[in-house]
Amino acid sequence: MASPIVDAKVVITSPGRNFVTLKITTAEGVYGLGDATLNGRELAVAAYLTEHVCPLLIGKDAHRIEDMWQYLYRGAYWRGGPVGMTAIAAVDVALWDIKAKIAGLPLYQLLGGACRDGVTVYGHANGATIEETVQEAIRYRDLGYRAIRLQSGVPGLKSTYGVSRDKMFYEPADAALPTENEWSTPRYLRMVPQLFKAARAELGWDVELLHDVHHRLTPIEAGRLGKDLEPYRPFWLEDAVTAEHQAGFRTIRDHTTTPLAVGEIFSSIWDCKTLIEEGLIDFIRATVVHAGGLTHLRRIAALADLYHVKTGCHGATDLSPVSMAAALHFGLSTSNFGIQEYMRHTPETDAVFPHNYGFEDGMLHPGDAPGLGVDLDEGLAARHPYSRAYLPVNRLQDGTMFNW
Ligand SMILES: O=C(O)[C@@H](O)[C@@H](O)[C@H](O)[C@H](O)CO
Ligand SMILES: [Mg+2]
Repeated sequence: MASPIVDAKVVITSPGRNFVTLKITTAEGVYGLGDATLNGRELAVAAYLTEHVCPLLIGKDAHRIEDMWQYLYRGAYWRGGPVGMTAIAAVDVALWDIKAKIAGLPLYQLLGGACRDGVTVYGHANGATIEETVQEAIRYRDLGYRAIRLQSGVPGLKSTYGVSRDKMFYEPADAALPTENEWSTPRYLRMVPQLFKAARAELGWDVELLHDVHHRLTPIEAGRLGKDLEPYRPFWLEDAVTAEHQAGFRTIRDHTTTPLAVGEIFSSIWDCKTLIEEGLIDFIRATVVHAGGLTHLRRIAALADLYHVKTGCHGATDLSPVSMAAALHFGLSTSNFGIQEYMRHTPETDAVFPHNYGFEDGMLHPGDAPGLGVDLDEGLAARHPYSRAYLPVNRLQDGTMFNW
């Protein structure tokens, strides 16, 4: 039954944006893929894998997924963190891909089978103004999305998070050196309630509306915004504050019933244990690629389930189609699934990562091919050389360094 690993390699490709992919191959020639992309710090994970992980995989049994996870997590000594946990995630997902391929089953069948017919997703409507954003939201509704994230420009600011030139494909890592954004919390706090009021007036109540604060408020400011948005019933307010101070969410909870989502930058269950156990959040956004893979993400979902917290996994374009496929198998088979983010990849990216999932009636489904249902065209990948790109940085209008 053993399937010894005979090869493990890192493929770095940049079809419009950088992706790092781990490919593990067994003695019988079965291979699995794992996404290892950490936006803006891609080569750190590539080196961690190439220099410190891949040599350990050769000869190991690909079926021993849990043992491999523990070996790489405990064996590192310097456990946790975004680079190490992204590397472990890539190994984990690749091994699940292999196991499902050998079993001849779509991965979700190995994770307990389907809990639902499809994975409900949310799309991203953005615009330079409230009016433009609302028109984009109408377009997304007409495309069939049942949930739409609203991100608008802020009057008086030359730039902000989530507003892109390209309406369909948002990629924030947009330059060889960090783009400088500017920020004003007072201007922002005045804009968001107007955005939601306008969106509800045009879209009504049959579509879920979400918003990403992107780590920029204090707890009391988040309480203020949550309260101001209550009349418009947001599906969630995401990353309202930076989440190192988990107890800070108690203040937000004291002031608003607006649902809270957090966790796309979390690396492990330890980053969200207090938030979940104290009921300080409603959705956990930890992802397959950055939180230790499917093996660890299932533990986070199981803990969350005990405390009425649902999943709401991150799904931006810097998570490759390999991650999206894994997230869909996870979302299909997880009882306390909430919603899945879905930022479409460009046709250039989709060509490098051919996959089975497709959008229909507001949902995605991973398909029923054995394994993840995604592949890597290495020939095409080689035609897109890596090019360093940074996420933006953000400063207050007086020049003070702030959170992007
Ligand atoms: O919720 C989201 O999709 C955002 O927070 C992301 O676009 C995030 O900015 C990027 O993934 C960072 O690489
Ligand atoms: Mg976000």
